[in-house]
Amino acid sequence: MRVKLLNKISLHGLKRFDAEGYLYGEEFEEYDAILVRSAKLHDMSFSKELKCIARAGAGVNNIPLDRCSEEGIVVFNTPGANANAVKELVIAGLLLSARKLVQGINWVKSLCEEDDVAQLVEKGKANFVGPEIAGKKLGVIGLGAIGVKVANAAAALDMEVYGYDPYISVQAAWTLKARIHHVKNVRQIFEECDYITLHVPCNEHTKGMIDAQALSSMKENVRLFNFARGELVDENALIEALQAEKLAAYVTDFPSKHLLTVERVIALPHLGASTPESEDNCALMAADEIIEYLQYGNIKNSVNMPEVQMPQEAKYRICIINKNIPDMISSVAAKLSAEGINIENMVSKGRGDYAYTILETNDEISLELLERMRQREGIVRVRIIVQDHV
Ligand SMILES: NC(=O)c1ccc[n+]([C@@H]2O[C@H](COP(=O)([O-])OP(=O)(O)OC[C@H]3O[C@@H](n4cnc5c(N)ncnc54)[C@H](O)[C@@H]3O)[C@@H](O)[C@H]2O)c1
Ligand SMILES: O=C(O)[C@H](O)COP(=O)(O)O
Repeated sequence: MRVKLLNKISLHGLKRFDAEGYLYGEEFEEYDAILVRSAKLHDMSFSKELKCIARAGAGVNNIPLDRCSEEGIVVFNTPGANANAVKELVIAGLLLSARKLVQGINWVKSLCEEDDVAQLVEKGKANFVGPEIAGKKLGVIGLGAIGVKVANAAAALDMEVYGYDPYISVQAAWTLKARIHHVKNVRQIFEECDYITLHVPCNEHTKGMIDAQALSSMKENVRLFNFARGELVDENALIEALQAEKLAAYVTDFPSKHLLTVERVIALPHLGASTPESEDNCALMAADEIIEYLQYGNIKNSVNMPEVQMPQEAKYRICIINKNIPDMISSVAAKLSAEGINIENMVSKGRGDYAYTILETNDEISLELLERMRQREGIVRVRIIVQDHV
């Protein structure tokens, strides 16, 4: 199996690919899997053999999900694997922007030609007074892996935290500290919070969610944090709000040319997940997802296909991606039984427009039969996995 790497991936994860079964590298023309971080895949034409893409990270807006589903390519991400790294950077961002640390540091550096630095510092420090974050209201939009950690950490720093997430998972809700206020309408965050931080995925529903209207409904002197994706914020409206001094700061991990010259912008070079710990976590999880799918057909942490896992207990495993419509499984089963093939185990699940089925048998399956299955309308992909040791 060949795994094409599209970004620098931690060696910890790459070591999971045993040399007998796998090759990995950047150069392959033909490959079975892609391992990627933020490289954009929308314009890339894929190898015919491509079976899965693992995003070593959270955001999958760099991957053409619809095209992947249509072509039967399973896309994975690594939920929560970099959440702590982002949380720590957001906390740093809160302090950076509140206490005017960037301006203060730059000013002190500008004194390098002066002899009486200690005296100048005491005289000049009044220009860099900034508020404490304790007691201030923080609004967290999106309470997933990162949002929950940010909310809990800010509460531990004595901020009054408001969280908004209409789709919050049970797991996230359990993890959230009891003192976090649950907000039902995001407007409450816009209208009441002094600090607002975004932790939602970038998709057709969230793009531009911070627009002119949202910005105008915010309090004066709000500090806005965007460690999720640049496109969540309407840049023109943002720049207007900054120039009108409506916002005290915009701290972002996603700089753009236009933002760099705007005052009160603190821009970082997409450092959220750039810690050795999170790079290792993401690479390990992504490599394991690829191996589990290529070797056993099991799907864990996919963003476009259902979760389907079953221990292999028969020699042949047929893995089928099909449209989530009637008569798919029955027609496959009929084709197998017509050839006298007995199904030992089976699991099937649907998710949206697609479904995934694993069938196991100990009876030999001809290539011709597999080809006939592939021809059936609604069947997107059929793969057979043979385990001699079962
Ligand atoms: N700066 C970085 O390096 C970095 C690192 C990791 C993730 N990210 C970005 O942060 C995003 C969130 O990451 P995560 O790991 O917390 O993902 P996650 O999937 O665990 O959490 C996302 C949360 O957003 C919620 N949500 C979706 N639409 C919403 C809406 N309209 N309003 C409110 N909540 C909504 C979901 O219910 C979910 O709970 C990623 O999609 C990615 O774009 C950036
Ligand atoms: O969505 C993510 O996980 C982050 O944006 C991290 O991106 P990176 O892996 O390119 O640092």
